[in-house]
Amino acid sequence: MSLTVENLEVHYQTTRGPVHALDGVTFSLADGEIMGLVGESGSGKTTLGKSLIRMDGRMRHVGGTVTLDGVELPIGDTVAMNKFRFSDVSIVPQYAMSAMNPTRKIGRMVRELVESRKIRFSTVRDELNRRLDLVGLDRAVLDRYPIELSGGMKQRMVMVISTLLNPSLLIADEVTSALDVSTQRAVALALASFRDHELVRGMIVITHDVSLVYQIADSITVMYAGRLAETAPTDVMVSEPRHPYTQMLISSLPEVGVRYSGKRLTGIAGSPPALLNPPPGCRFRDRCPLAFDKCAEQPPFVEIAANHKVACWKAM
Ligand SMILES: Nc1ncnc2c1ncn2[C@@H]1O[C@H](COP(=O)(O)OP(=O)(O)OP(=O)(O)O)[C@@H](O)[C@H]1O
Repeated sequence: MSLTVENLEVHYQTTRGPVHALDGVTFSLADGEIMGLVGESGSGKTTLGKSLIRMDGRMRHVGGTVTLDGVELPIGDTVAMNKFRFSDVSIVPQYAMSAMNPTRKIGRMVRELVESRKIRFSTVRDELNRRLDLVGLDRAVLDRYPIELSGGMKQRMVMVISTLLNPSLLIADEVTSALDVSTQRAVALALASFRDHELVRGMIVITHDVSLVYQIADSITVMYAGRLAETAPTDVMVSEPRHPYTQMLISSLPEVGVRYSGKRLTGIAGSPPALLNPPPGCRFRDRCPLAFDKCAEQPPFVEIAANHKVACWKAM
């Protein structure tokens, strides 16, 4: 698998004008890589995930390309993308737990989905069973209605369904956020096991939760206000973050084993700029403790070490 996203620009059409949700996003994913995509609410993570599989009616592909396994995806054309969905690129959507049809038994729903792709259910039956075993679900779930499953069971079921046709790329959007901590861990490990068993060849895990991606991701990419702020291998990002926003994000994480009775966790003061008319220059500069004159110009996203890129004048 190889994924290359170059200069991707996606807007939302609104009555007040276009919202610049993705503004020149460039990254690549290597074969077998799990990339964690983090950033605060509204930074564009879900928009990026949706752009790679199914744009909603208000989204417009304004510029840039997405190339998966050497083929440029027709991301702006929902009908043409049909051919690629589930079989080449698949998603476990945000709120996946409520995405299942409540009036269908789960087995029937899977059968209908597979047959809608012109594939005979009998040909995937054994693989379905194997994957249920892999995520720790009893095969009897196929005979149950979604309402009869717990949140974590539903989430794992959606993961099995989304990957049944062996997509090269899987996008997992906030798959653990509605779950309790121990279920979160089980779901995160199930995700990683799909990659380890080569059922998918690359994964983008979208989350607010940096500690989750720290557990399972090979690399972390940080978004800020529609742009990429930094990308690096996970251990580098955690030990040597270079963008001031990433530094603040990492330092606000609780350390495992440390008691916080005497120490207060801090957030990052202020909020990102509106994306309706984003200001020129670095979008973090109003909140940045290191901001200086040069930040009125947009910093390029440049490689400062192997596989480590950052968009900050102070980091170059
Ligand atoms: N349907 C829409 N119409 C107009 N603007 C939208 C729409 N959906 C999202 N946006 C805007 O696009 C930007 C990116 O939103 P997006 O949902 O991708 O962010 P996110 O990082 O995934 O946030 P969250 O973590 O809260 O899901 C935000 O400024 C948001 O307000």
